Amino acid sequence: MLRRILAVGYGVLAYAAFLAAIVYTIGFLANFAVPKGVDDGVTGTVWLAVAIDAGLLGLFAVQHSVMARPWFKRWWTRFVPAAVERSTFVLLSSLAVGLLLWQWRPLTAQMWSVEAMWLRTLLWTVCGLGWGLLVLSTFVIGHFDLFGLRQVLARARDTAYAEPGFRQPLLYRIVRHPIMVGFIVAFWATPDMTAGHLLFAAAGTGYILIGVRFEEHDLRRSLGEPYERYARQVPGFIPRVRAAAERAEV
Ligand SMILES: C[S@@+](CC[C@H](N)C(=O)[O-])C[C@H]1O[C@@H](n2cnc3c(N)ncnc32)[C@H](O)[C@@H]1O
Repeated sequence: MLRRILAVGYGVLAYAAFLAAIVYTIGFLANFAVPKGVDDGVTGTVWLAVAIDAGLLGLFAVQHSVMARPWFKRWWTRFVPAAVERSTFVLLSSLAVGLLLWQWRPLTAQMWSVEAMWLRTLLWTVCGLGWGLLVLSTFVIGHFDLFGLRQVLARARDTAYAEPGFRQPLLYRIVRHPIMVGFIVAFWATPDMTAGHLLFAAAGTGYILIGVRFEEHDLRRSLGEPYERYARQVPGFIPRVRAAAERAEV
């Protein structure tokens, strides 16, 4: 009984860490309503800042990619109970993001700055839509599975946890990676782009483009032909306008 309560508490803690990390990241990139935005923090030489920021981004990328691989999951569930495996991944990913946000060094050279109010408003709106698409897509695909809560609740109820499995709900009939599209849009849509924000956006986009190749490699291995067919029919990131409209009607 105690183990079950601890598992649920741990799952909720990991989920809270994720919520804190994502909400802070939104404020961080917008330089809004957070104590330290992407353009704040200790200043020093440019190259030291680039090296530290690249190291922080790289640390997150390695942690997130390695821990998401099936072979790693098989190995470490020999030590970590399967019910809290996902929560542990979520917690460690959130801590890696937290470290990045905390230790991030600003690079304040201005890359672009939009003055026209209508364009500023448009860019902030697009940015908000990117974050919105990301959150919506997690619910479409299985928010509480993605962040480990259903796994710990199944453990608490002493029932077997069944993964939701591969699905093609609405957004996933338009592009294969709507969550990642949301991230990319939110990273780039800003009226004021500094060198530091640009580094974050470029590295984040590069990481996503590489990360989805690993994800799709695993999906191809586990699903085979159905995933091949899906990948032929549905584009990865950029919707085909007519095909998207037709599929949305299916
Ligand atoms: C963070 S989600 C990102 C999903 C997708 N790449 C996106 O950008 O929306 C990663 C997890 O989603 C799973 N996944 C990806 N496409 C899926 C689909 N169509 N149905 C169910 N799970 C999917 C992957 O196996 C992986 O465990």
